[in-house]
Amino acid sequence: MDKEMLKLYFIMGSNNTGDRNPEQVLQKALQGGITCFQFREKGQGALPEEEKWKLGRKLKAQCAAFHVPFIVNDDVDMAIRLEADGIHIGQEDDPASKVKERCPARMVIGVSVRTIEEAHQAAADGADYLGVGPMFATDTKEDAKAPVGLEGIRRLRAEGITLPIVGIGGIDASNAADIVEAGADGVSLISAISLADAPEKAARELRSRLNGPTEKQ
Ligand SMILES: Cc1ncsc1CCOP(=O)(O)O
Ligand SMILES: C=C1C=NC(C(F)(F)F)=NC1=N
Ligand SMILES: [Mg+2]
Repeated sequence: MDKEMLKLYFIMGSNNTGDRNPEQVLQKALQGGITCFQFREKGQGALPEEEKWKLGRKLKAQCAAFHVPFIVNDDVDMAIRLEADGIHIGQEDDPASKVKERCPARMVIGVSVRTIEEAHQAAADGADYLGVGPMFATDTKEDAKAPVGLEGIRRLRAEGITLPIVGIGGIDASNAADIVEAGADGVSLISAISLADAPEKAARELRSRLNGPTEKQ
């Protein structure tokens, strides 16, 4: 897996956009330079199955037009049947080893982790990348646990975790660079783009913060 794809990893479901059309928000985010997208239709106000599939197909086609990987959250069947580029699973889902057996080899498998033990287990199970968080306070995920902060990433690297990592939770332009500085390969976020007045501009700003002062803009 090319860890460059994790640089600016946008996550969204239809219930993360306020009253805006999720397809329009994704289009702007793609134009603004997101490097990966995860369809996460979950929680309060999530679409019923039929609408979820319809929206998933549309969002996948939008990502394909930009050659941006399309990842599905939780739903392994949907990921396989939509021919997604990957699946993202959490601690309450089947282990990555079991999911890997069901998925075509070309699909990446991401795992949410919060502790060192979870990170080592996910690596042993064959995860391709880790979503570490929540980094900071967030009200986007209803059952988010206490934030682990930048220290959460530093500790994983100190423990010898070498898998690609994205930080997630409460990330925006003000703290995105700190996440990479702490040892992550990129940032993953929902509301900093999905609720932005101008999602394209928000994505572009985040990209410029993540390119670091040394790289040319
Ligand atoms: C899905 C998820 N997992 C940990 S925090 C979170 C929500 C991130 O949303 P936001 O970027 O709006 O804080
Ligand atoms: C709960 C989650 C934690 N991390 C990630 C990702 F950023 F993709 F790694 N996605 C999720 N849905
Ligand atoms: Mg899950």
